Parts: sequence; C-alpha cells; structure tokens
Amino acid sequence: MPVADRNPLLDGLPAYPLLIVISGPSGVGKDSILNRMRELKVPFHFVVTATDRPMRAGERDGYDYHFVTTERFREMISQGELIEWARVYGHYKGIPASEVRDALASGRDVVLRIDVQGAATVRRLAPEAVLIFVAPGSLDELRARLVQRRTENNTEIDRRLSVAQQEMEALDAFDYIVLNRADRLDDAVAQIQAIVAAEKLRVHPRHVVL
Ligand SMILES: Nc1ncnc2c1ncn2[C@@H]1O[C@H](COP(=O)(O)OP(=O)(O)OP(=O)(O)O)[C@@H](O)[C@H]1O
Ligand SMILES: Nc1nc2c(ncn2[C@@H]2O[C@H](COP(=O)(O)O)[C@@H](O)[C@H]2O)c(=O)[nH]1
Repeated sequence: MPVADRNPLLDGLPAYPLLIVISGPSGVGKDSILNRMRELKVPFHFVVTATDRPMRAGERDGYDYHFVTTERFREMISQGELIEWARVYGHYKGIPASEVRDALASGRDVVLRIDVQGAATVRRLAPEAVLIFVAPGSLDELRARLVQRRTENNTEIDRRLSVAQQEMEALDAFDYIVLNRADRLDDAVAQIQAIVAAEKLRVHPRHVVL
C-alpha cells in the first residue's frame, strides 16, 4: 500500500519501506509469482540478483538475473558488491548491495527472491525483513512443476526434491507461509499482497537497516 493511501490516523507514525523476501523450494513458483506481480504493476522494487549460470531459453539479462561470468562474480564477492551470495545448485547467486540500498533509500518496498539458505542470511543481516515461505500443495505437485518446466534432468529434479524436504524444515525461521497450489497462482499473489497490506498497518513498523 503506498504511503499516501494510509489511514490518516496513522499520520505521525513512521513509515519505512519493507524488505520482503520470497523464498521456498526450487520449482515452487517464486519467479512465476513475482512475474505476475510485475505484470500487475505492483509498486515494488524487484531486485535482480546476479548469477554465473547459463541463461535459460526465454530468460532476459537484467530482468531474470544479471548474467555474469564466474570471474566477474568472484570479483563482485571480493569487492564487497553483494549483500549475500551462495552456491545454489552448482552456480553462484548473489544480491547486489547497491540495488537494494538504493531502492530502500528511495522509499520503495523491495522484494528479493532467493533460496532458503539465502533467506536465513538476510534474516541475520536485516532482522526486520519480512520472510515469506512459498510452499507447494504437495511434493508430488512440486515434482510435476519441475518436470514440466523442462530445465533440469531427472537426477537434478530428484536432488532438488530432496533439498526441498530439508527446506520445509526451515519453515520456523519464516514470518509467513503462502501456498502456491496447482493453477492457483493468483491466490498466492493475493496472499502476498495481503501480507504486505497488513505489514503497512503495524503500529510498530519494521525498520530495515542495511
Ligand atoms: N500455481 C501453479 N500451478 C501450476 N504450475 C505452476 C504454478 N506456479 C508455477 N508453476 C509452474 O511451475 C514451474 C516452476 O515455477 P518457477 O520457475 O516460477 O519456480 P521457482 O520457485 O522460481 O523455481 P527456482 O527456484 O528453481 O527458480 C514453472 O513451469 C511454472 O510455470
Ligand atoms: N541465496 C540466493 N539464492 C538465489 C539468489 N538468486 C536466486 N536464488 C535462488 O537460486 C535458486 C535456483 O535458481 P534458478 O533460477 O537457477 O533455478 C532459486 O531458489 C532462486 O530463488 C541469490 O541472490 N541468493
């Protein structure tokens, strides 16, 4: 909810931009949810993370990821350009610090889409971040999504499903859970918007310092 739409009774209470982390197992639909929010022109700053993995068909540099070489990624690490980075399924992934800080400084709510280990790191760095765990209706549903996406082979899909089971155990570290049920993407989007709307009504708002 833009600050201008707040209840006037909240005038005088501080309003800070939110840092919203969308996480959950591979294939659960994080990107699909965020792409739908972008289509709907939800007024968030969607952070584009960096990776050295090859671009998939249909992906766009600067939109899905900043696709960089492994050498450039290592330079970003050594130059302190990343808030968080990790090896995820064999490739580097990391969050550009300047993008997050600039967006927060401009007063916009910032959305990050990262894996579960990355969410734990962001929690340590920014305890006031809003952590949302996106879960599938079932592991069978998750498998079906990974299979139909056709970006991983069967061995890799099995690996991601096995990691997914461990990731579900990290749920306790999150603030919210959103179910992305089969063919109900818009419900998941609406639930995330409802979470953000509720966060905007907090008497003691979260204040992220990064
Ligand atoms: N609610 C849904 N019902 C059916 N299919 C879905 C749903 N949400 C996403 N999908 C499909 O599931 C596949 C995986 O989705 P997506 O790539 O968005 O997942 P992800 O969580 O971003 O994965 P990764 O972590 O590996 O990047 C895609 O083919 C997508 O179209
Ligand atoms: N810890 C981080 N995880 C990230 C980051 N950017 C993306 N991701 C996550 O990686 C996996 C695999 O992604 P894929 O596009 O290769 O399938 C997925 O869970 C992403 O959300 C990041 O900067 N840090």
